Amino acid sequence: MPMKSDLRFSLPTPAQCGEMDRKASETIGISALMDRAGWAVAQAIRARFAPCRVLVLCGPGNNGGDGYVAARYLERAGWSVQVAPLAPPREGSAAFGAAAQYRGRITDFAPENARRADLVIDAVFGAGLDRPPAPEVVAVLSAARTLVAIDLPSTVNGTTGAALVEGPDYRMSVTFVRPKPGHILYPGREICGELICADIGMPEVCLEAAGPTIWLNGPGLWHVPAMSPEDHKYRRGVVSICAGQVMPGATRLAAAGARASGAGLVRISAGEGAAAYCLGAPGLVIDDGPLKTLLEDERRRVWLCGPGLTEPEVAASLPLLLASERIVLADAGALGWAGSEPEKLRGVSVITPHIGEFTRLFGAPGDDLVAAAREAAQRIGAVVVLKGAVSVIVSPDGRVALNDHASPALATAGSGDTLAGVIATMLAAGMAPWEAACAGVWLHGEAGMRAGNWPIVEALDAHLGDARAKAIALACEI
Ligand SMILES: NC(=O)C1=CN([C@@H]2O[C@H](COP(=O)(O)OP(=O)(O)OC[C@H]3O[C@@H](n4cnc5c(N)ncnc54)[C@H](OP(=O)(O)O)[C@@H]3O)[C@@H](O)[C@H]2O)[C@@H](O)CC1
Ligand SMILES: [K+]
Repeated sequence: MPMKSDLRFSLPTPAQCGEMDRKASETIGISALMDRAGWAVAQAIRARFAPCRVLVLCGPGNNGGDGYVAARYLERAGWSVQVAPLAPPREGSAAFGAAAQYRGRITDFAPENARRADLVIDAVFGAGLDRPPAPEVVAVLSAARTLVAIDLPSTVNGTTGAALVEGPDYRMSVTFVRPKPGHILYPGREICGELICADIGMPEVCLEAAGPTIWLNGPGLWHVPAMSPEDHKYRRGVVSICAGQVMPGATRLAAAGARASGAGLVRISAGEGAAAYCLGAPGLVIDDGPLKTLLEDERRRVWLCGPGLTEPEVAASLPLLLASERIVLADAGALGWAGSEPEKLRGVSVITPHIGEFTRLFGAPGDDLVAAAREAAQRIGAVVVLKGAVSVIVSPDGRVALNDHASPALATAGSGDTLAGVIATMLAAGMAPWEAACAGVWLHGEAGMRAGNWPIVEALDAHLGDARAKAIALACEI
């Protein structure tokens, strides 16, 4: 498990936020937190908008309570404010107290009022949203010209990022303590607009008590080995790649990604197809012997199987690798070979499917990518890297990292082969599978960001070494 010091990477789910709130009510008290939350919302708005007519839509729970506080602070700053309650807060609740302290104007929860306002603050539902909001609520939100959400848009599932109904996009969302998974995962990420996360002084013990299991991927959550004067190629790690005879490009891209991210040695097991790999890249070692013989070398622990392989080629290699208990990363052709029987992949350490490959293996993931990837990881006992605009990296023990450190530049053919090579290098460097996968995805994303506009996939390689150096430096700073 990530350690307590890693809480800064945590992405608590709304259910875990409920736990955090319960713990907070025993210590600092919800009213104090609510006051800071509403104040943070008012400050974020004042920093980004000129004074204007504001309508605050307040629901019956604590999200509504934050809304009353924000209304009070904006009014105190001289803004023209009205509050439209959907329903009154429960008597005796913190939100009830916040509503009582707001002495300004109240109006109807109606589309025409939203239309008249310059800025509408959505404090209807936040972490407590557990079912689609009623059409009347959506109609009022949709009438707004400019929308700011407190915590979460009232249409977005904070756990999955799914839109519970079709609704409007927001200019900004102000959340507290830590972002929630729904702020990071699509489509929630897009609906939220600019995301501000305010520190409201939540005691760390409360966040710890929430027991988060989802993390935002980044250096410090894992540590990539640095260069050392005692390094030699075997210590840095050997990556072995199964090569096919028909599609050498994918294998070569994976090999290049592995080398560029710091593998000590990359060997391609090409069998009878060795001639196709011998040209160029003189630093690569090409083996033409039978796989069985190559597996006698115990230093060759980490194997990449799948990029550029046909199904018969996977059938001739993957079972042998598994039988010899190697650390195997399965991608591309290896996933196709398993078809809709993912159990055939039992024994591999990491798989790296995109959504299409994932669907063929495990069925369509539906709205909850994290739950689907978790189930898949448990089913085959391997780390699952579900690749996408936000990649989901799941360990069979339930740990999840969401990676938004990426660039659309990576959406090009061959990018997945490079990624597989990078993750294999992290495995060969001795990292545990989930950490290696998280690191590989981050480094790949960083290289994509550095590679400029519309890079060809080969251009990523030039940036992987600097990406690794940056990851090492950032992890040291933390
Ligand atoms: N964690 C933190 O650090 C802090 C969190 N804070 C804030 O607390 C917020 C969470 O508050 P919360 O737990 O009271 O939930 P909230 O979102 O107000 O909704 C609950 C109410 O809505 C109702 N309801 C739900 N869905 C519905 C629907 N579709 N249609 C109709 N009704 C629906 C539900 O009704 P019920 O299900 O009980 O019938 C209940 O009455 C959080 O988002 C943040 O803003 C800060 O104040 C302090 C620090
Ligand atoms: K909200």
